Amino acid sequence: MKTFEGLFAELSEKARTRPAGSGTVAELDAGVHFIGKKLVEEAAETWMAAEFQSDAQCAEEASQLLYHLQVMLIAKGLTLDDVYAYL
Ligand SMILES: N=c1c2ncn([C@@H]3O[C@H](COP(=O)(O)OP(=O)(O)OP(=O)(O)O)[C@@H](O)[C@H]3O)c2ncn1[C@@H]1O[C@H](COP(=O)(O)O)[C@@H](O)[C@H]1O
Repeated sequence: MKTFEGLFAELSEKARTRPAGSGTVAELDAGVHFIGKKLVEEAAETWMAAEFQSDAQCAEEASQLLYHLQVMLIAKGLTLDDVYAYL
């Protein structure tokens, strides 16, 4: 099963090697404003799923929220340690 740290390493590698067909590369190229909108969209979908949908749907939306958060961090050149420093 994929982990938070494992996904971040995978996405960082995609950003570095820029493989064709990568949605992550496309999202990084679209920029911070675009990524921010995806982040807010998935946050709202996670909230709505928590209130009105199943636990599984909530977990799925949460996974997408974490994905877009990681893409945002990579777009900004931040590492997980930069974030963990504030936990
Ligand atoms: N975990 C994810 C992931 N979660 C969400 N997403 C993206 O976020 C979108 C959210 O899906 P939704 O259908 O909810 O959103 P939507 O707004 O209806 O869809 P769109 O119209 O925006 O495409 C998906 O279409 C994906 O583009 C993800 N894209 C990639 N990953 C993982 O990231 C890794 C690298 O992916 P690539 O860069 O594409 O190779 C792989 O391990 C993938 O599994």
